Amino acid sequence: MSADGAGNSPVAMSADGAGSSAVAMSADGVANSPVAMGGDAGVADDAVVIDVVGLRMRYGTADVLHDVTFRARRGEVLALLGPNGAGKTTTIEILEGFRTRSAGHVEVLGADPARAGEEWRARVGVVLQSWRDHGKWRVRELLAQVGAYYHGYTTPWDPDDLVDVVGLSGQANQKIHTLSGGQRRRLDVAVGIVGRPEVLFLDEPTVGFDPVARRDFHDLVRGLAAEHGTTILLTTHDLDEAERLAGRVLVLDGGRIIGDGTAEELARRVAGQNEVRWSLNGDRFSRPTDRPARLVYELYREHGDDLRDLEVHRASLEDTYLSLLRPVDGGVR
Ligand SMILES: Nc1ncnc2c1ncn2[C@@H]1O[C@H](COP(=O)(O)OP(=O)(O)OP(=O)(O)O)[C@@H](O)[C@H]1O
Repeated sequence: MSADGAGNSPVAMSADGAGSSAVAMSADGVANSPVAMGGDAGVADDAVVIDVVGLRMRYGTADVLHDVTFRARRGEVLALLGPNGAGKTTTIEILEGFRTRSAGHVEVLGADPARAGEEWRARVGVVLQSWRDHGKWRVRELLAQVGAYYHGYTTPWDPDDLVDVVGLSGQANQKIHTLSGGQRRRLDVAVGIVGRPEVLFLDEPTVGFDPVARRDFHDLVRGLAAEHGTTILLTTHDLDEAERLAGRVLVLDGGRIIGDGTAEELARRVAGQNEVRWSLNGDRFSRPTDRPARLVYELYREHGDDLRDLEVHRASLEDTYLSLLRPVDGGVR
């Protein structure tokens, strides 16, 4: 969407995400915020907030989404993974109501995003991949202005609390064009959550973040989900981030969902069993097992302190992801 959306409707936008920043983002402000999130009202604890069934998208003659089906409940954090061109942004834009689908059923907060009105939009937060406008505005000013559009719909964040939450209090009076890439990305996140959305869509939110900012952002996302019941759907190419943040992972490839579950469920299904590795009298051994604790116990009983370099290896999300995407029989999936 155009950045003008900031001025015209209670919808968030985003920045370029390049560069880095050394300013830490304080997540505490989210959990400690004196004002309740909009999400606390009205939506039952286990309610289905995102419901997608048989979603299809065609650009011209190219089908880019085929029968995409998934659900997200209140307070869930879902990571949408997949290679370049898999259809992640297309999916998220359809859920945001910015793109019209070709077919299928899509409901977000009980409404069809393609037809939903301003009241619905005020309950949905969006952080897109790039936004470069409003450079002459100051950070606090922009947040106050965008927040003002939510009055009458939700209770927006106080701009001073919000700059604190996203670690921009030192830049609150700085013009936006003078921010570093990472700081602009924090501002994107601030704009995305200023209306205390019940659902938050984040398209590659931490590109350009330094490690401290990334960790603080993860705390912020966890706080939003756990303390305020915000449902969060994020796309990322950072598998470590997905593993840390997401209760559930969806893997999209060529417009099809090829994996849906917790990182652990997918690892068990795709990458197989855990593996125990050890060395004994200078020789290395490894054995796959479903019950690593039992195997370790038996090895120790048998070999005692001769057992060396003992490791239990569980497939990482990266192992799982790469197995899922591996071409079948050397051909195309
Ligand atoms: N407006 C458009 N018109 C035509 N084709 C498009 C359009 N937008 C996206 N596509 C195509 O749809 C497919 C899915 O694109 P999409 O941007 O959803 O992928 P993605 O998974 O978000 O990729 P990335 O990880 O690179 O951001 C790609 O093949 C892309 O070229």
